[in-house]
Amino acid sequence: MIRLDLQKKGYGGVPVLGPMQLHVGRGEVLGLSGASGAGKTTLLRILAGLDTRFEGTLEVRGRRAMVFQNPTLMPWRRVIDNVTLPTSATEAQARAILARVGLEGVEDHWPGQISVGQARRVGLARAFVTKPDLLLMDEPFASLDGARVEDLLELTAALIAETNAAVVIASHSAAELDALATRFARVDGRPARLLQDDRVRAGS
Ligand SMILES: Nc1ncnc2c1ncn2[C@@H]1O[C@H](COP(=O)(O)OP(=O)(O)OP(=O)(O)O)[C@@H](O)[C@H]1O
Repeated sequence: MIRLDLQKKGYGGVPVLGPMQLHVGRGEVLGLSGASGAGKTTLLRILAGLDTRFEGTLEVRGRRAMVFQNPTLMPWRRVIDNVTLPTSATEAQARAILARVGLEGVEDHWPGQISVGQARRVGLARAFVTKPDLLLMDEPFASLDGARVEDLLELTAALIAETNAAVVIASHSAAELDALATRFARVDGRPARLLQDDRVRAGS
């Protein structure tokens, strides 16, 4: 569960996010849309606890994990260590989640030896290995081609269903948000507000 009551967030005195409230409970997936530069990453970093320089209050129950726009793997560590080291997961847990995301056999590769799509899968493995209660995902499928996005969407939906976490996912793609989110909001304006979006999940 996460609850944010944000009054103000800016950089160097320039306001970026205005007053906004947000609550996400277990099993809910909030899909965040918004123009480039609207403030989605800024909001996710606040929710993840990576940026505490804002006016307002943040209440979090449970363990948080974040999937970044760029998986930022440590190039001097093998794939398996990129999962265990930042998360303190055991090697067995890391091997199990890497197999789950389709990376059996590449555990001992170096990040420079794997594809962009595989690096994205490592990013997912690193986030899901700790079975987070709260998951923040920032454009997790950016710079992948259509078929790879389809595969990863399916995998991500399955992983989310298994954890029953509270999830916030930002994406420019309405199709990605439709595939994953149970409710929608838009980051809009300057300073940005959070507008509830009444779209219902495709097929519901
Ligand atoms: N560290 C920073 N210092 C100064 N300004 C910043 C910083 N990070 C972001 N900004 C500014 O804050 C605004 C919101 O940026 P943010 O990255 O949150 O937007 P976004 O919605 O995630 O964009 P995109 O969809 O392109 O990733 C932008 O105007 C950006 O230039």
